[in-house]
Formats: sequence, C-alpha cells, structure tokens
Amino acid sequence: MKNISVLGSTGSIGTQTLSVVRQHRDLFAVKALAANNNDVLLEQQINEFVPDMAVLYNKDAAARLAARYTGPVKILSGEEGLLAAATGETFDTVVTSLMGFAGLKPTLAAIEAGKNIALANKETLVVAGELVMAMAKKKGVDILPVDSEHCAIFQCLQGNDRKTVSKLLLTASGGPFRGKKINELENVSAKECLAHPTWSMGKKITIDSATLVNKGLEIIEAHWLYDMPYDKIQVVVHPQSIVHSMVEYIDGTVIAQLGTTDMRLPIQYALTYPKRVALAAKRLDFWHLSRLDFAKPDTKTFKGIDLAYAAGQIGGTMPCALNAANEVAVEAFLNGRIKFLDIYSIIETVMQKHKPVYEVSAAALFAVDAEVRSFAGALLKKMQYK
Ligand SMILES: NC(=O)C1=CN([C@@H]2O[C@H](COP(=O)(O)OP(=O)(O)OC[C@H]3O[C@@H](n4cnc5c(N)ncnc54)[C@H](OP(=O)(O)O)[C@@H]3O)[C@@H](O)[C@H]2O)C=CC1
Ligand SMILES: CC(=O)[C@@H](O)[C@H](O)COP(=O)(O)O
Ligand SMILES: [Mn+2]
Repeated sequence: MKNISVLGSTGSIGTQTLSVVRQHRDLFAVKALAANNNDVLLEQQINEFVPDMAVLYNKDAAARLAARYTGPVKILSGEEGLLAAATGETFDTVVTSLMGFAGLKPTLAAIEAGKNIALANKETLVVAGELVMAMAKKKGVDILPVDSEHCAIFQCLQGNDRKTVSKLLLTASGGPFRGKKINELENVSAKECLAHPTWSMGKKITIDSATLVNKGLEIIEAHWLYDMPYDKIQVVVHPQSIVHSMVEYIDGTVIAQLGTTDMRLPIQYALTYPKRVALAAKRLDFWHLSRLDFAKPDTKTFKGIDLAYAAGQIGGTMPCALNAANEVAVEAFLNGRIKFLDIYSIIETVMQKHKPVYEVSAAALFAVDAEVRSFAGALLKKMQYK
C-alpha cells in the first residue's frame, strides 16, 4: 500500500490523481489533501477519501469549511497547513500538483522530510532544478515525473545506459495557434487560448501551451531531471499529441512512448514505478489513427522556447526570473489586463533587467521571485489596456 498526499487535489492533475486512486484502492491510500480556495470540492474529496488532514491555503476558505465540517479529518490552513500536508508522518509520497512557484516551498519541505515526489509542478524544477535534484540525491528520495513528456522520456530511458543517449526529443502540440503568424496573434482572446487542441488542463498551463512557454519550461525541466545539456534537448511539433516524447541513442535508434491524451497514465506510472498496473481508460486505435505529423517549431513567432533556452543557458536565478515574469503576465492576460504578445514582452524585459545570482539557495530564489513580481507588476501598470 502506498500512502500519498495530494497537493493541489482540486485541480486538473489533482482530480485525475484521485481518479487513479479510485481504480486502485488496494494500492493507494490518500492521507493528506491540499488546495487553495475550493472548499466545496475539497469537502467532497474529504468525505470520499477520509485523509488524516485536509488543507486550504486560503484561510477564509478554510474557515468556511471548518464551520460546516463535523467529521474526523483535521482541517488546516495557510502555509503551515500546506507544509504539514507535504511532510506529515502518515504518507511516503507527495504528488505536487499545485500550480506555479507556490509549489517550491512544500516540495523542498517534502524532500527534506524524505518523501518521494510525483512531480507535476514543473515550475519547481524550472526555478530550483539544481537545488531540488541535489537535495533529492542527498536524501535518497525519488523525483518521479508526471509531466507527460518527461514521463515519456523516463519510460524511453528504461533499460538503457544513460551515456548512450544522444538527444531528448520533446514533443509539442503547437497549441491552439499553431501555424499562425505574429499579426494574427495580436488580438487573440483568453477564450481562444484556453481551447487547447489536445489536452484538458488548468488555465495557467493552457496559456503556457499557447505561447509555447510551456515547452520552454519543459526544456528546463528535462535538463534537470535527466542531467542533459540544453543543446541535446530538441523540440518537435507533433499536433496529435500521441507521441509524448522520444529519446535518440548514439546508434541512431529512436525510442518513443505513445498513448492517448490522458494524464492518468503518467500519474499512475509515477505512483506505481517500477511496476506497471492496469488502467481502465481508452486505448490508441492504430487502425483508425490516420497519421502522425512532425515539424520544426516556429520559434520566431512563438518565443517561449528560445526565451527558456536563453534563461537555462544563462543559468543561476535567470529561470526563476523568467518563471515569475511569466506567472504575472499570464494572470494579467487571463484577467484581460494585457494582450497575448505582451506576455513575451514582459518576460523579455524582466530577463534584460535581471542580474542572475549563481549561489542558488532557497532564500535567493524567494527573493528573486518577489523582486520580479514587484517589477513586473509595475510594468503591467504602465502597459495595461484597461
Ligand atoms: N493539467 C495538466 O494536464 C498538467 C499539469 N502540469 C503541471 O501540474 C501543475 C498543476 O496544473 P493543473 O492541475 O493544470 O492546475 P490547476 O489550476 O487545475 O490546479 C491547481 C491546483 O493547485 C491548488 N493550489 C494553487 N495554489 C495553491 C496553494 N498556494 N496552496 C495549495 N493549493 C494550491 C488549486 O486549488 P484551488 O482549486 O482551490 O484553487 C488546485 O487544486 C502545474 O505546475 C502544471 O504545469 C503538468 C503537466 C500536465
Ligand atoms: C499534458 C502535458 O504534459 C502538457 O504539458 C502538455 O504537454 C501541453 O501541451 P503542449 O505540447 O501544447 O505544451
Ligand atoms: Mn507536458
């Protein structure tokens, strides 16, 4: 039996993690749940899974829940609660399915407490990859990738000598605007951006897919997870999202992992590795799969990939600055305060201004994140349209 904590249980990855648990009550027990605001869904999850503790980061939401809940589960709130849900004694694995930089502190705390990490929160590795991987190694804990591309690569690497890898090939759907040119992107709406062609996901990552910043974040994530230099990580546009990623070896062999667009597959693999267990879900039907297409990404129009390569290669705290700028810009875009292409301008301006620090401690990262948010907030005031 694997005892798990799910941070971000009410979100896209969190709810799909619980769907995996529902299929395998004999394999998994949920010991902690954490979310931010959604007290109604969290209460349903508490009643269904009866964990030891449930956390709402937002104290008002936690107070709402505590006022009506009369059962046995301990209700906690705020950062203290979130850290308890990352480090509690009754679970050994933490699924980090929170969105954004908010995932860093609980992930570091979970690793420090010796928990294995099923990592969905890619921002953690983007901002603190070196720190997180070193800490995990020191503590002897596993960082198991949930992100579909990284889970695919993880599967393609099984049984082969890492020294014989020549290239990681990260596939990208290309997002809802694949094939469009800059002038066609100027006035796209948040609604159009949120219509991802192949995946159903939370809002922030869906906007990141439209800008291809998601693929940029995934390049940095792959760099740290697989200790791979940036010039050996290549992005390939694959609009069908069936090949989830590939590994090329020194003899020219390419191993790919294929599957449907169902995140329960990588979530489950991260939770059962090294075992594979059944998953009741749709299968690929190769008789009716008419084609698989591959192409070079248009990095001039969709600058997310090159911005991330630049941030990764500069190193130090530059990826942290890129991430904070992107989080501020995406939120502003979703709130109708800026236009789609402004997301790139905000990231570029922040990266031009940021002086990276190369002693990357957790404290340095929190300082950079706060500083960039404040600077990007000021930029927004100058450029917002309403
Ligand atoms: N969705 C997907 O298919 C994929 C997602 N990922 C990554 O997984 C992560 C989660 O994405 P996704 O599930 O789409 O995001 P969602 O926005 O759907 O869900 C985010 C979850 O995090 C919770 N949350 C946010 N902030 C806090 C906080 N401070 N404390 C506690 N809980 C918090 C939210 O709670 P509430 O509901 O109460 O607001 C919600 O449960 C991201 O890093 C994303 O990049 C990676 C690959 C695929
Ligand atoms: C499901 C998943 O892992 C997402 O990160 C997905 O890859 C997004 O699709 P894009 O390829 O459009 O970024
Ligand atoms: Mn992905």
